[in-house]
Amino acid sequence: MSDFSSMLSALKQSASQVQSSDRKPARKDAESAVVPAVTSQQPRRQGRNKRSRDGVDEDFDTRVVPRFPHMHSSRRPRGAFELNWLVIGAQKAGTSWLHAQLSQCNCLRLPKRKKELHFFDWHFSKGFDWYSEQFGDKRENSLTGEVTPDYVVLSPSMIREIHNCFPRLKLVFLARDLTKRAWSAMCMELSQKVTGLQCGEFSSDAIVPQTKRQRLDNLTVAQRRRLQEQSSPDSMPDSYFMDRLSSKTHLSRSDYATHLRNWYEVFDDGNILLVDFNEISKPREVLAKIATHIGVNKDEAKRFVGSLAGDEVIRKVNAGAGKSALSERPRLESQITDYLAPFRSDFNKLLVQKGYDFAI
Ligand SMILES: Nc1ncnc2c1ncn2[C@@H]1O[C@H](COP(=O)(O)OS(=O)(=O)O)[C@@H](OP(=O)(O)O)[C@H]1O
Repeated sequence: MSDFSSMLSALKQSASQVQSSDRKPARKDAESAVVPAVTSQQPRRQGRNKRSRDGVDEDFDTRVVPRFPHMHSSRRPRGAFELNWLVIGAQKAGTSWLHAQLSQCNCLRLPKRKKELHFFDWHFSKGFDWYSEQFGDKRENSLTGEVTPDYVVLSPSMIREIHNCFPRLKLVFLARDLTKRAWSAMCMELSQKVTGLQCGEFSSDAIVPQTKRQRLDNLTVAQRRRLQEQSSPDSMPDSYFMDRLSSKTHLSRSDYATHLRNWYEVFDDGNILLVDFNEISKPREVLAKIATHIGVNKDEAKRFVGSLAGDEVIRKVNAGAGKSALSERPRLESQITDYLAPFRSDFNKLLVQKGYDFAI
């Protein structure tokens, strides 16, 4: 076998392992305890619990349960470290765009090196000193925060822990149409799977084995092109996507309301801002709203949005490369939409209850 064929067969094997592990029976954990009842036609929760090197889980799913519960109280921030705001989701809802814009606000202090720190799900054992070091220098009165869209699915106990440490924390959640969000997420997952990375590995250098990175770096142009063809959503049948949609990874991230209720349990309503993804089309207005919510004073917020370059602020960030439009597959689109309907109606109920005038 050529290097390329052996690599492809290893990748296919790893993809099938990911899929089959999704079908394990539901686990009774903190997360599943808060799931609303659903009918047999509706999404069901499933669990899996795969661990890799250094105790870091290899997929998103198990990260919703804190791995070091006994360390929580001893890991509270010491000294002056204060976290002021977090963007907690949703995954594939314009969070990279929001990060890019907020990074240009002089009053805000964001991570020095990358967008998502994943402290409260992956790196909590490293402690608050580590977390604090990830941010840039503190300017006077700057407000510290970061954008990790997976935080919304944190377990209730971790959310309580965050509240204990930072009771005045301001939270932002971008809510995107569930069907478009899921399609975007499944296409991203497909391309990662075919390139040999497990879900989530792409975003953390720390947990991607060096050998795997080197192997990807060393691919020839032709090999790279063939891998890209393999990861095209067009090469996958509708059943592939419906199967993936029923995995815990995608169900969990589609169930906005259940997870947000966990945050509302401990944080005041006024600390949580839910934002309609469609508002990104009026970028300056939505950015001024978000900036003032997280504590930037009105004049500064005005200065900040006024300083953003016209072309840059409307440019899509992290757009799904090579992803075909779901509207070209109307049957699949309506299947996904029907499947996610209970989550949509539950979230729309939450929006009404919290006084919002938009729906998804
Ligand atoms: N300005 C603007 N207007 C409209 N849409 C935008 C914009 N910026 C980003 N996007 C879309 O947001 C999707 C990526 O979301 P995230 O950055 O949150 O993804 S991630 O969770 O960080 O991977 C991704 O969606 P898809 O293209 O459907 O995949 C981006 O295209």
